[in-house]
Parts: sequence; C-alpha cells; structure tokens
Amino acid sequence: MNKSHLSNAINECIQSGNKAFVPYIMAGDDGLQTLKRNILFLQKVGATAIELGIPFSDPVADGPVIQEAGERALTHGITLRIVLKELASFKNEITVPIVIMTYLNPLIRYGIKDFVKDCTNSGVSGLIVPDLPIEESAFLREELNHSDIALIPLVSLTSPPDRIEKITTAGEGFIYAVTVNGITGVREGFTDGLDAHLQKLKAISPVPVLAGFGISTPEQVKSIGSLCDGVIVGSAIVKALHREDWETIEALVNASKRTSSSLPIH
Ligand SMILES: O=P(O)(O)OC[C@@H](O)[C@@H](O)c1c[nH]c2ccccc12
Repeated sequence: MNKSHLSNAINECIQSGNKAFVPYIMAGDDGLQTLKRNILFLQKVGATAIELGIPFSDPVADGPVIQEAGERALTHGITLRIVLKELASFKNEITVPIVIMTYLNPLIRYGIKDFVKDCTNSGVSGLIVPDLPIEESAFLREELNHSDIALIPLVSLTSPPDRIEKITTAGEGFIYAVTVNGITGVREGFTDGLDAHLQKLKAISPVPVLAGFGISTPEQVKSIGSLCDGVIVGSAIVKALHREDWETIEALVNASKRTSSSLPIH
C-alpha cells in the first residue's frame, strides 16, 4: 500500500519550494488537554507533519528537555492508549499528518495488531521507533503493510554506506537523518561532515531526507534545511509549548518557508 498521506504532505511542501517542518511534541505534556490545543496550533501555523512522542519511563535517546516533558506527561498518567483515544476524539479536525514516536516497549505491551488498528482509527500516518533496528523490524512491517502508516527509519552519522542503502531503500514517508552523535537537545554547532553526509543521503534515498537533533533556532532551520528536504525540531518546540511562547514557534516554522525576499526578482 502506498503510504500516501504523509508522503503527499511532504512532497507537496517540497514541490512548492518550501522545506518540510516537522515539530516534535510530547503527548500530554502539562496534561492531556494540551494535546488538541498543540496539534491544532502547529497545524494552523504551517507544520508539514507532527512527530508525537509517547512518554516512556526509559527514554534512552532523549535529552533533558524531552525527558522532563516525558516525566510531566507520565505524572499526568499519559499512556499510548490514552493518546490514541484522545487523537481519535478530534481526528476530524486534524489535517496535518501525525507521526507517532514511541520506543518499542510500549508498542509490544499494547500488542502490534491492536496498535496498528487503533492508529488507523485515530488517523495516524507514520511511526518512528528509535530502538528498533531495521534488521529486527520485519514483524512490524508486516502489520503496517496493510495500513497507511509509514515506518520512518533513522539514519545516524556513523551508519556505514551499505547500511544507509538498506535503510533508505526500505524508507517510507521520509528518512530521519540524525545530525549529531548522542541524545536529543539543543546544540551550538554541527560537525563539518554534516553537509557531505546529508548530500550523500539525498543522493541515495528514494524518499525525502529530513534532518533532526540539535536544531533550535530559525537560522539553523534555514541552514540545515538548505542541505536537505526539511527539518525536525524537538527540544526547542517542547520548551516553547511548555512556556506557551507561540511567537518562538511561529518564527521556527516560518524559517522553513520560502520567503518573498528569496524569490527571484524577475
Ligand atoms: O530535541 P531535538 O534535538 O530538536 O531533536 C528532535 C528530537 O527531540 C525528536 O525527534 C525525538 C525525541 N525523542 C527521540 C528519540 C529518538 C529520535 C528522535 C527523538
């Protein structure tokens, strides 16, 4: 099955000359009632898709900002089941593709078949499972094959070429190019090799390449975005949503858009 909802949204964005902007949010940070508010706000200001994190007790790849948001959500009793139910309750208002980001454990506990069924019911378009290597993903792919849910792979800076090829060939929706070695969170600078790495990825990958990890300013959205098809911004968005700092979020999203000043004069 063609994973069309997510692919269409990203391809339309790129074809119109913009870069994809995918904010990451922690589901139920500050309580379940923020989920609808945050999704509808990000949709309104022009997010291309939304990566929706599920709180988990042992989030090995998460940096401090995301970990704290996860802890707040857990305090509010947020679970995968609650998130999917809440999404279903306002799915008619959601037009932006939703990508669920969860570690493997909550997914296994849920039951893969039920999970895919409930995701479909809730209108979910994509899935990221950071602790599931491609070599072990067949059981999940099999279930997702019958759905419109794309399994988005992560490629690290240190993935060897043959592995990159394997990962990108199996990629659906987009490739998540991790821009740093380590955990999520804001960073000052990026490695010199990032430019060449993203170019190589773009040359190999049949689907769009989006970069994420450590992107926290409009300038970084522009500069990293110019090297690939778009960006994913987590910690900076999570922090701003927690503070209800809507302007910062709009500035980040706008940096991914082709602005009138960069249009050719003729
Ligand atoms: O927070 P950052 O540095 O902007 O990076 C995005 C990241 O938070 C988000 O995509 C994410 C949150 N948890 C993850 C675990 C693995 C991979 C990715 C993620």
